[in-house]
Amino acid sequence: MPLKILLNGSKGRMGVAIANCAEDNDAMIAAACDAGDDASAVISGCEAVIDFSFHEVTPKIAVLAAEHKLPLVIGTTGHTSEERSAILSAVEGKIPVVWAGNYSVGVNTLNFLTRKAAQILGEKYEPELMEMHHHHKKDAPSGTAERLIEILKESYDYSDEHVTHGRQGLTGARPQKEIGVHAIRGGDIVGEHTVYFIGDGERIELTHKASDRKIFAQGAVRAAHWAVGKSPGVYNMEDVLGLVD
Ligand SMILES: NC(=O)C1=CN([C@@H]2O[C@H](COP(=O)(O)OP(=O)(O)OC[C@H]3O[C@@H](n4cnc5c(N)ncnc54)[C@H](OP(=O)(O)O)[C@@H]3O)[C@@H](O)[C@H]2O)C=CC1
Ligand SMILES: O=C(O)C1=N[C@H](C(=O)O)C[C@H](O)C1
Repeated sequence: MPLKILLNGSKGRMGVAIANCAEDNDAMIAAACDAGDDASAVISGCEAVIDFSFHEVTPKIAVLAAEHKLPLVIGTTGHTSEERSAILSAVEGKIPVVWAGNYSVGVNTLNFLTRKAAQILGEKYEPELMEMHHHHKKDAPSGTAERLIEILKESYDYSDEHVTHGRQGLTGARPQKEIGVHAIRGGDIVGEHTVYFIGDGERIELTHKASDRKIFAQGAVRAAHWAVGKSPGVYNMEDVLGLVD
């Protein structure tokens, strides 16, 4: 039997991509919600919840999924730290949640390779990050970039103070302990991320280019299947793919 999904944000770019790939991925959209709809009125009978909507909405969906003891897949990005805390307190100890800024196999491989490259290269290869997205995107840096920043911070033992978003004016020389982050917006770019490790005499560039939203949609449905029956906890797509070091 196909997995019965409640899809929040069903009319958006990602909502449509998920609906298009559901059948081929042993799932069906049993309930669809958008702005103005009451998700609590249609959740009964669903087996998992997938949220690709807007950052303000996810905390309410998390409360609803927890009340109904349903696994939750969060694809929405751009949450404030207050929203992140609200989501965590709604779900912790209650349901399995997969929460990832990017559900593609390729980007999660990029995460893995970034961690490896940072370990091998060390601080002398200065990390910079660039992300590019379509002009509709409402948040920056992207959720994918946020995860890459997290991986770089862990790898170098850096904190938020070491992260610089864009540069302007008399910046002075680049401190060695720094992660530079740059966001480009325009046209219909689905999503591109490059991690640079810039050394003296050479540099490495790890790039992922998304050309079709189906890669995120397929990953999100895969995550929903994976989450069914898992213990309560917050997981990411690297857990789903088994990308452990
Ligand atoms: N993790 C991943 O792999 C990926 C994550 N994303 C993220 O997913 C999110 C959605 O992206 P995208 O589909 O491009 O955005 P869209 O703006 O195309 O779609 C968002 C949808 O959510 C709806 N929405 C807004 N408010 C509510 C509400 N209160 N309840 C239910 N639905 C609501 C919108 O409706 P309306 O238009 O009426 O406001 C719209 O249909 C973004 O945060 C994006 O960054 C995107 C791609 C991949
Ligand atoms: O908004 C988008 O489109 C995307 N958002 C995700 C992000 O913020 O990283 C993933 C993907 O890059 C597309």
